[in-house]
Amino acid sequence: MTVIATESLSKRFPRVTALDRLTVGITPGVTGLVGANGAGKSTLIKILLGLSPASEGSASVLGMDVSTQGSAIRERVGYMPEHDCLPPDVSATEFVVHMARMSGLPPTAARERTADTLRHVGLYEERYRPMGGYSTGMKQRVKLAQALVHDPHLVLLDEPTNGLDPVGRDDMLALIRRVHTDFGISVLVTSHLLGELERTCDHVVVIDGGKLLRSSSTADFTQRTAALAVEVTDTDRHPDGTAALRTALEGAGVTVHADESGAAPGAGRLLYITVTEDSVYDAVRDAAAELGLGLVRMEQRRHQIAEVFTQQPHESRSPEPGDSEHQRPQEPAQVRERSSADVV
Ligand SMILES: Nc1ncnc2c1ncn2[C@@H]1O[C@H](COP(=O)(O)OP(=O)(O)OP(=O)(O)O)[C@@H](O)[C@H]1O
Repeated sequence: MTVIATESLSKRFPRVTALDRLTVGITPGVTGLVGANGAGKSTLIKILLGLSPASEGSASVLGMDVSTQGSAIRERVGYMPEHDCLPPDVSATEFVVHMARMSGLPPTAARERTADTLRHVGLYEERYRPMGGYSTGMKQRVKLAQALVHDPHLVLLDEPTNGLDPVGRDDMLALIRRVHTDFGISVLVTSHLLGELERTCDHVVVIDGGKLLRSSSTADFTQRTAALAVEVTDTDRHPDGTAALRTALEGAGVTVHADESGAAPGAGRLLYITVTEDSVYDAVRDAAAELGLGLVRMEQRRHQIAEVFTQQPHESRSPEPGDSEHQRPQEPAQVRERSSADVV
């Protein structure tokens, strides 16, 4: 069963191809849609809501055709836009009640659902204050509340963590996860931060320059590798414990690589050991014990979603005359740079 399906979907603006023959199927659960700024995420969401026509191809949401059933889709789908869209002089309660009424709820149900939804997003105490005085995190919560108030089957969240500090981001991601676990609502959430989606989503779709780069379950993205990461302490006898362990293991016939990328915190102290058989774990433990080194870390390494950008060749769209800086799709490397601190 798919909640969203697109078939060779394209959207061309006069100077930019925002979506380029995108074919993807999204199943129930929490799905992340990741891509650099300009990759085509917001354009896809607008087409899925029936707000913007595709140039070519087709798409359906909850089994309904986006080109002919836009209003029926919007009855069953919640949408949290990326941009700031909250009137500063009204309270969260007034705004969310209004949005609930616009979605067709009768007055009493709209007020009750508003109170429940604002409580769910953690805004109950402040619900009568004008939103102009809200923090960015509070505003994002109101935007989430209005997307949920009419009890949709699916919500489309466009960059919900934008502008939030790390704690605010974690809170918002936990809230998004609960939208699915507590209410069974499917979620499509966009982000340019790969690490966020790795933690929150069951499935991740990566697009770049309007094209599909990869669509996989998060578990497939982050599957275990054959490498074991090991970190040891230094001692008076072995001032460079890492080097001593490496020499001992290589002497025992174990293949060892140091992490010279500098990408991970403390990377210089990590040894990556190829696990060919279970006895390698014993060899590491015994070598550290014989040298008198403390074993700080011994963990099976997992792939990180960011690696998708380093593994796959990138087909870049050539900039066209007249492209502004905003219109030009950015290289996936920029996703990697932004996300590396977040992912590791
Ligand atoms: N109405 C429009 N007219 C012309 N070009 C547009 C229009 N809307 C989007 N674009 C262009 O289409 C491309 C995709 O934009 P889109 O907003 O979908 O990207 P995005 O992945 O959501 O990035 P961001 O997070 O920065 O919004 C960009 O090059 C953008 O400049």
